[in-house]
Amino acid sequence: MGIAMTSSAVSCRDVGKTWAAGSPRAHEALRGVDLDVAPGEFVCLLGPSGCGKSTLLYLIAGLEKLTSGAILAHGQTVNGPAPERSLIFQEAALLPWLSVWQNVTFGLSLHGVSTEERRQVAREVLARAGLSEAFDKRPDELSGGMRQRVSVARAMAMRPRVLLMDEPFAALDVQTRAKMQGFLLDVWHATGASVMFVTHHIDEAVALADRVAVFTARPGRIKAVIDVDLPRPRDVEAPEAMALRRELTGLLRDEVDRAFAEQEALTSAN
Ligand SMILES: Nc1ncnc2c1ncn2[C@@H]1O[C@H](COP(=O)(O)OP(=O)(O)OP(=O)(O)O)[C@@H](O)[C@H]1O
Repeated sequence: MGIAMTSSAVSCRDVGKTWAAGSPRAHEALRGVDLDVAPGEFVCLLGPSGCGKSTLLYLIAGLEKLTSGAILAHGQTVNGPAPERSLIFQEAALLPWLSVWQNVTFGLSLHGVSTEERRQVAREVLARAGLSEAFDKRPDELSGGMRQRVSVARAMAMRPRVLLMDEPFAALDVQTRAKMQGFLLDVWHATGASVMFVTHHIDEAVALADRVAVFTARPGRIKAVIDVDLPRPRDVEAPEAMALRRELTGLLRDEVDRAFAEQEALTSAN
């Protein structure tokens, strides 16, 4: 006893989640998930559709309650949302009547931060996002990629220690997605935040992650956690990266087949 241990940024211990637990509509999404994310680590979550990846992010964000187990963030039990844990969705979900800088600092305004200070924070994070020109624009004047950069900038304005990203680039075209990945890696290097990033794209996981957690079909459990021991910046076409892509594809294939079979069975039963 008495030996100080460095806390994980996020620690999931035997986490289970059943939606509508105790009702006839009970639906088990996650079972016995154990996963630790170190401070400053980038972890991608990969798994078949419906295996509970988004559910896990909501639980870590504190937006939903667990059914069993525990989640700790920097050693503290998660029991609600906190600015240090920011969730970024696939759709940028900006407020259309506010300007870009007001969107970026909306969370700070809820915490009573002065207008002048908010404008200063917005200037900094928008510069990092390459969006200084958009400071006074409205969201509908921006492209999809720019809007998504604004939503990452909005998350950064809260100075989170953990960024929870739910397929944030899925709606973007291939070129914009590659640019956004570069932007995210810059932000990650500059801030030292931990990132948990849900993706369906094996290439994206290989391009970004320190480790990839592969989930089973629902109820989601961790099937394997794979180290991505490749130098950065990464070449996803390099032989080592190709080998890793093959390994991840193999791990995922069985689970995707299982998820489809279950979906088929449900459809034919109804
Ligand atoms: N609010 C909710 N109420 C009830 N069931 C839900 C709710 N949200 C998700 N589910 C169910 O929980 C399971 C896991 O969903 P979740 O969205 O976490 O999966 P996912 O792995 O993120 O899927 P995808 O890759 O398709 O986005 C699914 O069967 C889904 O239908």
